[in-house]
Amino acid sequence: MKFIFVTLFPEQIEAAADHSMLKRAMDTGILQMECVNPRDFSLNRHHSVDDAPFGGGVGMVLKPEPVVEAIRVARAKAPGAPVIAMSPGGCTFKQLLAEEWAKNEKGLIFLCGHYEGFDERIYHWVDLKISIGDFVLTGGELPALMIMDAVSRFVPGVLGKLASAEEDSFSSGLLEYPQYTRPVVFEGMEVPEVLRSGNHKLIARWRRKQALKVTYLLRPDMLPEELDKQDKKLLEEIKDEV
Ligand SMILES: c1cc(-c2cnc[nH]2)ccn1
Repeated sequence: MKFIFVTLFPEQIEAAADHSMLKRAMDTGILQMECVNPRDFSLNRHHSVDDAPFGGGVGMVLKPEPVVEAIRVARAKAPGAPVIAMSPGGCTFKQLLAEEWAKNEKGLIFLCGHYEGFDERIYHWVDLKISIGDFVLTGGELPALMIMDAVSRFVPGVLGKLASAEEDSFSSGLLEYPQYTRPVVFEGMEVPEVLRSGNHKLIARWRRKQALKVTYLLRPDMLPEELDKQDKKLLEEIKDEV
């Protein structure tokens, strides 16, 4: 899967992708990543890409010419890939989008802004605005990298054989059940007996109940509208226990 970043700070993007599973996936060719820098398409000898806002106000605005030219170059590198602008005013990114976008064989183009944002006319070349939350950052690179990370986990071969993004909490629609590993006792805290019982049916029931419990307590909005018979029973038990 190909990711193209339109960014004024390619070094930030390259450094972030130079670690762990993303690096291995890049080295094996499962993932490809490329940066296009609008500064390379600036129209003046100062290589400026921003200018003062019409109508006055603080800060600078990204000029349309160098950004749109960079988008055109990015589109040529990934024909048919959607152009996704990172913006606090965009649609909120969710796990379902990560799973969906991982199927996109044409790749993804991330538009990363800075300063006070983009000249509005740039959005004529943008397919979607995406936010990772209700806050403003110094730029769009970190959100784009987070989205690349979340999407990459669904690309076959990235996670390796022992893990599956489909098993993730948000993919199951609930928050994650608690995880434990050795030692059995740590600082007086013992791993739940059921997890050492070898009874896979009981373990699965315990994990589902824990996922329902943590979701019920922390993110009740994520609970399914319709619960099956087992989940209804588990939720009743949880309500009696809390
Ligand atoms: C996506 C982008 C941004 C952002 C882009 N530039 C400043 N903040 C914030 C949240 N989600």
